[in-house]
Amino acid sequence: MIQIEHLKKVYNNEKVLDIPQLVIPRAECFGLVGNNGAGKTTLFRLILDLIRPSEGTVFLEGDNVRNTEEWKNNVGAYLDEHMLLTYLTASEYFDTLRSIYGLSQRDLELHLQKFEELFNGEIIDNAKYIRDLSKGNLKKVGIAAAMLGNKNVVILDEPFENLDPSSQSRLKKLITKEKQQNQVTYLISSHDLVHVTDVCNRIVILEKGIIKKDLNADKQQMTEELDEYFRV
Ligand SMILES: Nc1ncnc2c1ncn2[C@@H]1O[C@H](COP(=O)(O)OP(=O)(O)OP(=O)(O)O)[C@@H](O)[C@H]1O
Repeated sequence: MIQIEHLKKVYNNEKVLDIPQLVIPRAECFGLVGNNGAGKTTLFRLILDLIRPSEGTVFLEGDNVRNTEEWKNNVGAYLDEHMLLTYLTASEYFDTLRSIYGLSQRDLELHLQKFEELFNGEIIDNAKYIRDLSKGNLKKVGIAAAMLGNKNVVILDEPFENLDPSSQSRLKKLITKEKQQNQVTYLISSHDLVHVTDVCNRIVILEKGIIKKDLNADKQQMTEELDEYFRV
């Protein structure tokens, strides 16, 4: 469970995030939507303790993320390419993570098998360094890396961005299957309202750092509420 209490982030006297309380239960697929600058990435960075809150606390399974380290073993994330070792090939990178996480070759093979369709033959055994991959393929490496190692929580910032339409569908299928098979909590931000309603059972709308709507209904109803909210 992720619990957020009185969380605020201020940059240059401007409040960019202000969330009095937010609870994300285990195994929820939590979608985060909002226009540019709404605070989605800031929220993810605060949850991951990559930046300091101006006020407030994030608890992961009861641990304050600022004061403990253990939770890091259970959380995978891909926010942007700065999280990758781009001077490695994808295969070298996955093998490096495998050894950091203490997984066997077989564990890694089984994990990468799940990504076979999504990778479309372009990632594994590709001699290119990660930094030279296309934007979409780079994203696929980041997503597969975030999901490696039996994580309880996986945080993905804009996972559908830069993916071709087939890859977007494959990724949705993969996330849907994973969440059914394992009790993983997914936090997914997206500008694509169709994709986010396809995979998430709850969707929060952020605007200027404030939660405007917290939708937890069937897909049809969430789609209608999102359409109405974002209609110009
Ligand atoms: N290091 C920083 N210094 C100053 N302002 C920042 C910094 N990081 C983020 N901000 C500001 O915080 C606000 C929220 O940014 P954030 O990146 O979280 O939004 P977002 O919802 O992820 O946007 P997008 O959809 O465009 O990716 C923006 O106004 C942004 O300019």
